[in-house]
Amino acid sequence: MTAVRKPVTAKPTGAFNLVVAARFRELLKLVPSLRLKTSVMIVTGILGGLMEMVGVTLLVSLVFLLGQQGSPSSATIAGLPAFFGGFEAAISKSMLAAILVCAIILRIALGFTNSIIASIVSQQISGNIRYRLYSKVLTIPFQRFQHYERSDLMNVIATESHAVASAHASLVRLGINLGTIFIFGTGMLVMAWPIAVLGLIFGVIHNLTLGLFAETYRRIGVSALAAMEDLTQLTWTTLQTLKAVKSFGLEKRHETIFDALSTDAGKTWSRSDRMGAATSLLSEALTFGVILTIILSSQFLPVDFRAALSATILLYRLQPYIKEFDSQILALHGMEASLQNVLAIISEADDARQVVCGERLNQLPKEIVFQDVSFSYEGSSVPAVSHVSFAIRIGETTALTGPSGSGKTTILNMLLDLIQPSKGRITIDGKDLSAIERSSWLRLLSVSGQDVELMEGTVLDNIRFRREISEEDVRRAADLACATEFIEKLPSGFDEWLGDEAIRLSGGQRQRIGLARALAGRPEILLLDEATNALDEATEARVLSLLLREYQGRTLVIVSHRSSVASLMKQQICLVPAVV
Ligand SMILES: Nc1ncnc2c1ncn2[C@@H]1O[C@H](COP(=O)(O)OP(=O)(O)OP(=O)(O)O)[C@@H](O)[C@H]1O
Repeated sequence: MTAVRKPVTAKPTGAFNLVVAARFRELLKLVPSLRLKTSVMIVTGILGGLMEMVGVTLLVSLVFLLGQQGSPSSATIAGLPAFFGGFEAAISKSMLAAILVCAIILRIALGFTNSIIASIVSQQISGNIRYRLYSKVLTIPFQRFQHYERSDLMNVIATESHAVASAHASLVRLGINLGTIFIFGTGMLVMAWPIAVLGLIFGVIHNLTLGLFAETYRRIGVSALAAMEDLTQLTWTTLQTLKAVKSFGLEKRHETIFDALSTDAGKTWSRSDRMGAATSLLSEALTFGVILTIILSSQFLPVDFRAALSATILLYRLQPYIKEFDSQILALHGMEASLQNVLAIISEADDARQVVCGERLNQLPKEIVFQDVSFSYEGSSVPAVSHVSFAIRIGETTALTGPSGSGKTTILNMLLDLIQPSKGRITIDGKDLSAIERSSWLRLLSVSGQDVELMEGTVLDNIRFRREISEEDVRRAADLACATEFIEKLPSGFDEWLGDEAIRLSGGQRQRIGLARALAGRPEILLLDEATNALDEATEARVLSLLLREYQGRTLVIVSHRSSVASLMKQQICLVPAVV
């Protein structure tokens, strides 16, 4: 299997802040139904910021007021910061305290509402994206699926799908931060414009300085993802090939490779942590610098002391928002590789055969005809099947023979509609297979091959394979496949747990379970691709004789290299390898 998924390269993706706009558009396309919730989150977040500003300003005034010796408790407030200047004559101490408490409570309530909606939205997005990725794997053309590494797909579905939710959360936080920065900035401007100007300069320097880290963040994101993929892939292949690893005595080598990859991954993550700490330090240092500047220059600033104090506290409280604004942009840069992977899979085109309805097959056809059919796999210069013409008569037995690589499995895959001819036509009673409703065609067929894809579950689960098949039909199919004789010897019989690879079963036993699975649905057309080649001669002969009896008057297509098997079939079609 070749990985066609392009590794995300470290090419620049645009200016530091512009990445956000691009991501925002892509994300809204992915989660269009969440616009209302997204807007509510941004609005509640900004209102929370507004309440914080109100709280800070009123607190400063209250502290000043309480500090006024001998003033009556109901004294009106003279000299609230200019921002609240309009209320000067009307607000009493107790009213001020009440408004302050309300602002604090409202801020807490808004914060709580915001986190609840954020958590619901995050779950919805992750769930939605996971589902879409999983569905996409099921609906992309089989050939496209074969081009992906299965370990990569597992990684994207299980882990990287969260990147979309994280990116959405980052974008919402960016909206909230921007709104809050604007509100705080306006408040500071009204109260003490020189401090607001200093704050603005600080914000711009902060943004530009952190912008220098953006590319590094993106590269770290790419490396972290690559490291994770390498680790998953090695683990996956080790599990898949453990027998070979052990029989070649390669355990130590695999351990060493894993250790090296794991160390690399660890280094990437520590680099990311160090970058996070460095950017945070830089941000703190810049804030400290600007506050120090205000303190040192306060006596020269044309601002009322109380207003200056409120504005400075606001600036101090503003710093986390500015810091978060910039770090969310950096986080988006770090997430870009994961996002691109998710987007690449989601944007794969669906298999045309699954979206096109076609004409329903209401009765058993009489003939399947291959007319001058050729097929080339993507990226292959030699056709797998070249100008092949033959007919399979329904109700008869047919053997497909030919040397290895002559295209027998490819032909069965075309019959199963997993792939479609590159040239020529396959017709069913004269109608193009591509114009027939896929499900009504597949209902007639069943296939069993030499490698049986067993799933984690019991023998019964594996024969049923998530279909509505009665236990009676399962047992009948097992009898036909000569599988009952060994299944009943298993400690729990049909309820025996096989595990994902059924390693306790022999190759021949696995093939018989695969055969029983194909037979359980009582298909009209049974396709066997070297499905009995792991059985001993006597068992194979018994299986074939039972199948021939069962399929008398029905359609059996057998791919086999054994002439003894092929000769049992009424018709024989011999393929020759394609020449270029
Ligand atoms: N997924 C694929 N991508 C690219 N080439 C493929 C793919 N599957 C098969 N091929 C190529 O297509 C040709 C036909 O393969 P196919 O499996 O159909 O042959 P076969 O007659 O069934 O072989 P065998 O008897 O060894 O099972 C071979 O050259 C093979 O390398």
